[in-house]
Amino acid sequence: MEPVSAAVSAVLPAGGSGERLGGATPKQFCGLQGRPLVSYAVRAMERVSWISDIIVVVSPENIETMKSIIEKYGHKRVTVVKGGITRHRSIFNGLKVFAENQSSNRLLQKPEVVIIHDAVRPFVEEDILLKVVTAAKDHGAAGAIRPLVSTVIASGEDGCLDHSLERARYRASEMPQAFLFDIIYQAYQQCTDHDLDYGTECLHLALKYCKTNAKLVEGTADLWKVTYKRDLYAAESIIKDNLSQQICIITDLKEAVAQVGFLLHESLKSQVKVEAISISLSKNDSHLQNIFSGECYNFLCINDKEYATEEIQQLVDMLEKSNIPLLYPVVLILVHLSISENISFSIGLEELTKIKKFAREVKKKNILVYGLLIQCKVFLLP
Ligand SMILES: Nc1ccn([C@@H]2O[C@H](COP(=O)(O)OP(=O)(O)OP(=O)(O)O)[C@@H](O)[C@H]2O)c(=O)n1
Ligand SMILES: O=C(CO)[C@H](O)[C@H](O)COP(=O)(O)O
Repeated sequence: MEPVSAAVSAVLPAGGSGERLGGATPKQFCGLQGRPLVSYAVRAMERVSWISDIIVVVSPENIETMKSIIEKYGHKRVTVVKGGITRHRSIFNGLKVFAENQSSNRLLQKPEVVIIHDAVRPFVEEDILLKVVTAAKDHGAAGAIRPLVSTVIASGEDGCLDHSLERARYRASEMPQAFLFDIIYQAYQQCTDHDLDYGTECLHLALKYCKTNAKLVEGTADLWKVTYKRDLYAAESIIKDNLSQQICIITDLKEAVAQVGFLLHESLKSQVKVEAISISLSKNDSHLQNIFSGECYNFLCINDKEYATEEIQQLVDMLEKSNIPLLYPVVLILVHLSISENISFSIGLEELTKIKKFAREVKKKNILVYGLLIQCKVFLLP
């Protein structure tokens, strides 16, 4: 992926009440696998190293809730801003923190390009963000689009069909969108109250007020917006599916063991998202902490140590300290390699019994421990 050559920040409108979804909690604060929806969208932005500031715009009564979410999930580079009564007004408030001194927020460094992304679209990937940002740099504005699912029709005053649009010629406008900051900010400054109260499309504002024809970028199917209750269920199953498709292979620093981890990584990487790390579990490794907070729930821990329970205990301790919600079972597979010449397994029966007992204990915490003993000969690669 080509690096981004502009200063980029993001505004995430999250100030709505979620009327169409219903319920007392606005949808952006509904929990999916124990984590609020907005936190997934923030995390998606935060993972992208070239995005500087992330502005989350929330209604005044939810400012404290948002701040506690930031604290709980350790979000970085996030500023919380007070929203308005419509989405456009909220976005405008978000943009103002880069351009106007405000009493409640300090002025942030104005970016060249600003991304606007609904906080209720949790599955945005770096690839599409890069595409819209690059296109915005070239064209002034850009937005993700998707093919229409249904045909758009217009009804007349009598409630009968007036006309219908040729579906293949139209697209659904989704998010993320990106703009040269000056273009979208100037557009918002010129908006009428009618635009701010009834408008739904930022790309349209750039066209109407700055004569900027946005570049339209084909997006992926998972950019859709959580709008109705069924969307929450769909988002939750996508999250579960993603979790089951991720695995972290942990080996100790011994060359022979690390090499098994490397080979396993090579053979699994075409099927699942896999990360292999070689670390000493007795040290509080920051890389491993990041993997935990990225919510990886499957671990394969390979070692050849005689006291394997200690290793797995250390891993469980680190996992618990990381405070990730353990609502979804964490799977820890302990692979003990017996690579000595000795035919009998180097791990003793006593140790095995300990592992079984330990597995029974942690099962109550939703952590499933499995053990695998492998007697093998490892040939080091040259
Ligand atoms: N005054 C508002 C209204 C909406 N939004 C945000 O804009 C995004 C997209 O809007 P939408 O899906 O319409 O959210 P709601 O307005 O909450 O939903 P509804 O229209 O069903 O009430 C959401 O992240 C929402 O929180 C906002 O920041 N400020
Ligand atoms: O569709 C859009 C494209 O600009 C916006 O992303 C936005 O989600 C519309 O929100 P709403 O449904 O509240 O009007």
